[in-house]
Amino acid sequence: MAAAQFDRVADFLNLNDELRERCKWPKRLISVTMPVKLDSGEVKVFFGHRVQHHLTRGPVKGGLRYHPAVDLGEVAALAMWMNWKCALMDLPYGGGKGGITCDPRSMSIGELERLTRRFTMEILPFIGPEIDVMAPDMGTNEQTMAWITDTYSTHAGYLVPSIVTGKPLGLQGSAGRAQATGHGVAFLASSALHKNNLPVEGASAVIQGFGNVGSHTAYTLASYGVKIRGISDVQGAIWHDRGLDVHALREHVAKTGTVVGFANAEPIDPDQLLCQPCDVLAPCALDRVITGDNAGKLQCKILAEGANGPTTPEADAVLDQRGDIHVIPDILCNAGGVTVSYFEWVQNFQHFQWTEREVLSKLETMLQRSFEKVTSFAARQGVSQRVAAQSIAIKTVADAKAQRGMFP
Ligand SMILES: NC(=O)C1=CN([C@@H]2O[C@H](COP(=O)(O)OP(=O)(O)OC[C@H]3O[C@@H](n4cnc5c(N)ncnc54)[C@H](OP(=O)(O)O)[C@@H]3O)[C@@H](O)[C@H]2O)C=CC1
Ligand SMILES: O=C(O)CCC(=O)C(=O)O
Repeated sequence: MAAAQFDRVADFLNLNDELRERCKWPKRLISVTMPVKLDSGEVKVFFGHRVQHHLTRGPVKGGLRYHPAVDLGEVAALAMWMNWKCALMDLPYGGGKGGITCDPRSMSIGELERLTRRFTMEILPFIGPEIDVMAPDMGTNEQTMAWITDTYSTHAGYLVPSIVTGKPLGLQGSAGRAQATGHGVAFLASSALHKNNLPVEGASAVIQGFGNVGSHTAYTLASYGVKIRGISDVQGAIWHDRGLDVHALREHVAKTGTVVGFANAEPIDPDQLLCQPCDVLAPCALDRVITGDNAGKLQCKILAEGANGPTTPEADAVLDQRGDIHVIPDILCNAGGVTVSYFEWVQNFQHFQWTEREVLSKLETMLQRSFEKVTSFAARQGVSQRVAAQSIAIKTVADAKAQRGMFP
């Protein structure tokens, strides 16, 4: 998907062959195997990857994912999207992504800690605050980042907080990072509602996923007066026509580990959930969930892509043809996370802590600026929001590569 999207935009931008090749291929692909002792005493070998798409505009930045379906191809695609996301937001970074093929839900905390520390040791020569800075993604969290910080710092001999972002506050994490991605998804959904002359208060939303991104999208939208009608997780989906009480749902999930069984809601088929009438549909879990099969059935006005790669190229063709849904493409919609990661990295170098208010207000200014850039490019050039966002990003990277020149 990422390569097909790149080719389409490279054609649109008329990129010459040399820049095409330089922009398309990742700079480094690092794959490691890690023997880890399980609680049972058995030693299991895990596979992990870190793909550094490029370092042209600064250090590699991007999350680390733990999921059973992780493979090198997926990580490489996510790294390419990360590099466009950083360029679109004008962050001084290249792009990268990491992943370990594992099922974090079935592993103990001790097993996850040993796996994370071993992965950090294996890739130690390739990371650093000015080289490659990881952050949480699907299946990882601030605890994972704390273990990476500790492993790296133990090796350095002093605390190096700028080695990762998305750390706990006590280890110089940033206020606002935990909610940043979902906050940004909700903020941009409200910008898109405004842009399309639709009211925010009283609007309705459906969200796929209730992890970091989905839950904070729900809380922030609810704080704007949006009714969250439907939410799903890996175990199922729930619905309430007049809107779910998302704060009561948070407590239910804390107790049971799933949205399923929430008292004030009806169960609904998770696939059907995506096609229910709503103003905002926010896929905030998996990739490739809006497909050629269901894109024609969507009944939303705004598609806010909280997840990376939720919409397939076949679905894009259907949505372009329909023209009645404002798509906020992933590299813009979920860029709140990496933007506050950038703020965290800057604070770590300054040895200074900003307040949550400062962080979220700077975040909203930067997101709104990129939103306006993308919507006006799309209107001016008569292209989709996705092509507009990717064109701005790929041109930024291509220009930087051209400016740096060619090493003889
Ligand atoms: N964390 C971040 O800052 C950023 C994340 N993203 C992207 O957002 C997406 C979600 O990441 P994040 O929230 O961090 O991940 P989490 O691991 O915190 O949450 C993932 C959520 O997806 C749910 N899920 C998994 N499979 C399904 C399914 N088949 N149907 C419905 N829900 C499902 C999980 O359910 P359950 O709880 O039951 O396991 C969980 O609620 C990913 O694409 C990620 O790359 C993008 C930018 C930044
Ligand atoms: O915060 C970061 O550095 C990266 C977040 C991420 O992985 C993403 O935006 O997909």
